[in-house]
Amino acid sequence: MLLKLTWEASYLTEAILSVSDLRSGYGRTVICDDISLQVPAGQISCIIGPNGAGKSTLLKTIAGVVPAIAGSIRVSGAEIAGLPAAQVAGSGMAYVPQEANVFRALTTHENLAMGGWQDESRMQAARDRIYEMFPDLKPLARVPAGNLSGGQRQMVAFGMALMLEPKVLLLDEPSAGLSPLMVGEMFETVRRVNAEGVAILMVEQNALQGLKTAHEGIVMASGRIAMQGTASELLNSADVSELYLGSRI
Ligand SMILES: Nc1ncnc2c1ncn2[C@@H]1O[C@H](COP(=O)(O)OP(=O)(O)OP(=O)(O)O)[C@@H](O)[C@H]1O
Repeated sequence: MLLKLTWEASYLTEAILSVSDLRSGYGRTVICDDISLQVPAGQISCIIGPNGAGKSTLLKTIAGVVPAIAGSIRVSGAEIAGLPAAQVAGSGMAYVPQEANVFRALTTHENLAMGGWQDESRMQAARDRIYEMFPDLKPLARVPAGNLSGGQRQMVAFGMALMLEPKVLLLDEPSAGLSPLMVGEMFETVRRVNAEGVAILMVEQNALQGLKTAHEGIVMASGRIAMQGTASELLNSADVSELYLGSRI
């Protein structure tokens, strides 16, 4: 009985994404180094840190867009470091970049179709599921993405990434460029996607809202992890509060 409980507990906290000793950069310039982090299944982790800390570079490296120089990236235990981005997409991980994350000339409906490469009937079933998850998208099905608001476009980008039913989603600054009202809705969308069982690793400039939405937090500075812990530990940290949350405790 004890064995079973222990097994169940370790299953519940299993890391869906596990990064160890990762180094990456551009050409000969190393930007991220010595990065080790884990995203447990079904949880939200939020990376915060100052401009230029290497947050987006780290996410791009995990997504396979920037090549890893050294280290390991595992999704559900399978090594993906060194695989091209297209193969990484088949590993159960999806990536929503900060910019150019939808085809502006295509409608919502067509964009969602671009997110999945299954056969027609599976693609339609996946698209119906996205409309169920984001009912606000349904009336926008025939509208070109270029004519949508920033928040609506972000929802289409999430939908595209979810078409292949990933276990983990990488989000680069999902609140960037949104109005304060839309920012709240976007974080609500992140929670909703997570409630469907999708683990999330997101980079956020909006450190307060990002950490409030997340279970775990990671602080990056100068290409390295400066601090990591539960989101509430970071929210209650005097250093984090002073440097990133815009207030002193
Ligand atoms: N394509 C690139 N080629 C060369 N250097 C780059 C490239 N993209 C980013 N960098 C450099 O890498 C460093 C980290 O940038 P990165 O965008 O990863 O930081 P960030 O923490 O996401 O910053 P921000 O919060 O401002 O978006 C910066 O010095 C940046 O100039």
